[in-house]
Amino acid sequence: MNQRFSPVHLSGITRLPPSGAGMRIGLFGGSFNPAHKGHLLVAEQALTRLGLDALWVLVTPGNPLKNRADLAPLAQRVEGARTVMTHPRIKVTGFEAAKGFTYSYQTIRFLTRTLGDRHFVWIMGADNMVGFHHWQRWRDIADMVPIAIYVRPGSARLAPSSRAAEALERYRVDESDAPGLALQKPPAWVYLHGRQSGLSSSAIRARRHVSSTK
Ligand SMILES: Nc1ncnc2c1ncn2[C@@H]1O[C@H](COP(=O)(O)OP(=O)(O)OP(=O)(O)O)[C@@H](O)[C@H]1O
Ligand SMILES: O=C(O)c1ccc[n+]([C@@H]2O[C@H](COP(=O)([O-])O)[C@@H](O)[C@H]2O)c1
Repeated sequence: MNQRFSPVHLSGITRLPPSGAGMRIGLFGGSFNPAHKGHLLVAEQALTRLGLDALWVLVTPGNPLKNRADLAPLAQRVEGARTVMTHPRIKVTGFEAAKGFTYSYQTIRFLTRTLGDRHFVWIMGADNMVGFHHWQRWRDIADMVPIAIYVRPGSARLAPSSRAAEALERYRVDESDAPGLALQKPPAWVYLHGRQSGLSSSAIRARRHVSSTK
C-alpha cells in the first residue's frame, strides 16, 4: 500500500482540531477536489468578518449530491487543503470519514451535542445556498447552527432568491451584524459580500485533464 494513504496516516487526518469552551468556530465543509485560493479567500474572510477564533475545514468523504467518479482520495484532498490554507487559525480535518458521516446534519448534530459550549457557524459559498433545499434535513441544519454564505461569481444573484433563502428570510441577519452571528440563537444567517474569486475545483480538474491528454 502507498505509505501516504496508509491507515496510520489516515488516523492523523481524521482527528478533530483542539478547541476550548466559548470559542467561536467556523465549519467550512467541502470536497476540496482540489483546494484552491478561492477557498482560502472564503476562509480568511469568514475568520475576520465573523470574528471567529478558529475555522475548521471539514474535508468530506464525498458530497452526497456529487458524482464521486473523479474524487481524489481523502488523504490527498486533506493534504492539498493544508497546503493551500496555511493560516494559524485554520485547521483541516477529514474527521467525518472516521465517524462514517455522509450528511452535514450528522456532522453538525454531533458537534453541537458533544461540544455544546462552543459557538459553531456553518460556512458555505453562495452556490451551495442555491441548492441548499436539496440537502438532507436542511431545515434542521438551519435550526442547529447559524449559517454564513459567502458571495461567489455565478451565484451572487441566484442565492438571495433561492428556495432556502426565501424560506429563511425572516432569520436573515444584517451584514453589519456578522461579527455577532456565532453567538446568535439559530436560525440565523448572513450573506457576506466582499472580494470574489472566480476559481473552482472543476475548472482546475478540467485544465489538468486537458494537459494530461496533450
Ligand atoms: N471561488 C469561490 N468563491 C466562493 N466560495 C467558494 C469558491 N470556491 C468554492 N467555494 C465554496 O467552498 C466550499 C467548498 O467548495 P468545493 O470544494 O466544492 O469547491 P468548488 O470549487 O465549488 O468545486 P467544484 O467546482 O468541483 O464544484 C463550498 O461551500 C463552495 O461554495
Ligand atoms: O448533507 C447534505 O445533504 C449535503 C449535500 C451537499 C453538500 N453537502 C456538504 O456541503 C459541503 C460543500 O460541498 P462541496 O462539494 O460543494 O464542496 C460539504 O461539507 C458537503 O458534505 C451536504
